Amino acid sequence: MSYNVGKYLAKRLEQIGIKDHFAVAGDYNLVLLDQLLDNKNLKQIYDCNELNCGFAAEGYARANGAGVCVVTFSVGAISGMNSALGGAYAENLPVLMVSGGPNSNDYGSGHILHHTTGKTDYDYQMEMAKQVTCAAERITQASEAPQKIDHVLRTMLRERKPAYLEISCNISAQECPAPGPVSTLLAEPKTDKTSLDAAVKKSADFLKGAERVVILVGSKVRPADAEKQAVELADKLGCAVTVMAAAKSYFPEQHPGFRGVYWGVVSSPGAQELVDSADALITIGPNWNDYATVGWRAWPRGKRVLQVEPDRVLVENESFAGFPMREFLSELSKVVTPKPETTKNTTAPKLEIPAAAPSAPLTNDEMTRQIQELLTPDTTLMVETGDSWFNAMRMNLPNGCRVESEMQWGHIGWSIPSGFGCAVGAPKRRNLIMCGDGSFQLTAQEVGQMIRYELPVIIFLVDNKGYGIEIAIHDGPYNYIQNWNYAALMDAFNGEKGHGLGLVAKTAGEMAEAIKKGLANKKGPTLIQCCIPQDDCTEALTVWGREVAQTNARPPIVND
Ligand SMILES: C/C(NCc1cnc(C)nc1N)=C(/S)[C@H](O)COP(=O)(O)OP(=O)(O)O
Repeated sequence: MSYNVGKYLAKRLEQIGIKDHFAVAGDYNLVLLDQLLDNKNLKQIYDCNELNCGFAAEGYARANGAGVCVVTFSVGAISGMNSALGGAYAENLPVLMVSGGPNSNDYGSGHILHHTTGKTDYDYQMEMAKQVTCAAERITQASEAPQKIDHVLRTMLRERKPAYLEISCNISAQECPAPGPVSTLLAEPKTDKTSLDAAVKKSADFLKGAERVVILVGSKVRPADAEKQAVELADKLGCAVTVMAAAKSYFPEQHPGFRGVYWGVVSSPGAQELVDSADALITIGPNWNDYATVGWRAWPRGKRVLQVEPDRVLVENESFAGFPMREFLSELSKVVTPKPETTKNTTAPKLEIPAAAPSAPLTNDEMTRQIQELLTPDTTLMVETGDSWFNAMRMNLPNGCRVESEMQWGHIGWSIPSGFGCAVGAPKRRNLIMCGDGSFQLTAQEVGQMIRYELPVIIFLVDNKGYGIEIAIHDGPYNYIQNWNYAALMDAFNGEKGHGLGLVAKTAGEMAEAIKKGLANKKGPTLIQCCIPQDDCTEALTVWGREVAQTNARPPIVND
């Protein structure tokens, strides 16, 4: 078969397991979209805008390993950079953004092009993309396409970071060489056995002398593809295991050693004491940012910490590199001896919220309790930035249930388009979204795409009439919003024949009724507008908000 640039890209995407890609049309990418459509193993899914398109690709990457979005030059790509590149970079997700670009003859021509800033130099987009990707290439010659496409895909998959491709609008249908074996994109770097053995020995000796061993799992265990090996180590040590908030569900919560979320003053009951009293704390893929450390107050460091990163190990002031995390954890599991001290007399946290009477006004607790009842091993729960974070942290998850959050980038509105992408990537799972009313207003229109593609996502729209987190951190008129009739939106989004369902829940009984209807609605999304009082938030949010506000208010250090 003969290949052109667009068909080469399509073949490579198919080979790395992409079945669906997301797009917003624009005259710089139409011919490219045609080439991608020609590949019958790739489905082209459309979004309402490029911000959502990028988030959909990011969500698809969460469900499927990698994601792709195709946008038009400048007006599309710059909007999509926020989600497909910045957000994916922060969250360690392999997302490829492909932007149609100016005709190859225009470079250096002095021509002013539409959709650009009006300057005759069009490099600004590539310069921006380079700041938030692990690889970025422009294709203006068909002959260079195979090398550049392979380079961005190989780097994206290896680094678990986003990549960027810009393809001139007159090049996508130009003939180019055929792709060779996909193994060239998937080959892993060779392990340095000497360094691996030294790291394992040093770590095993460090643990041998310890009494109170605790494991703390962080979000980078996912991009390191080492979740299974973390369980292996926990099984062998028999010690307590806690997770950081952004790693909720990255360790099975029904595991006998699981002891909840470590998040400083807002940890699960008992988790902070376990972590703080450990004489050997094994941190696996931590991300110690300001929110995770509650304003730098909860950041375990020092000689009692064995820090395991995706690409290195730090133990007793010695640093080892040259091997993947999963090999290190697996080899360490083979040589350590059981350390069960920290699981004695401690138990996993349990969400104890008594069921409200059906006629009782809906509360945050009752809403959380009813959502928790819905969780199954094949559930994915998208948790939007907001009090939804804290509600999810207190839920007990069945093994296999996945919580998806965006705690590093924290772009409100992420959960709707990312939840759409996740549902496209894993349609057989039960896809649920918990999203506040403030966040929802940024990306609401993507619910229309869930209707278009008949995805039975259930959206819990937390209608508390404002920006709950911001109110807890620092209140002011800027934290209040125009209160939409969210359930009624579904009628608008349905057009003539959509199956979207919009329901309002003001009492516990109405919420239970709405969930039943949502579960029965297999041909489209169900939005349940959960009406709760404005000041009804978790205690954790209030405490955490106060600490974060204090941290933000630190006075400038005055240098005399
Ligand atoms: C405004 C903002 N953050 C600032 C912000 C502003 N703009 C973007 C894109 N991302 C952000 N995180 C945040 S967390 C709101 O409390 C979200 O409100 P809502 O969705 O209603 O949830 P809660 O009521 O549970 O907080």
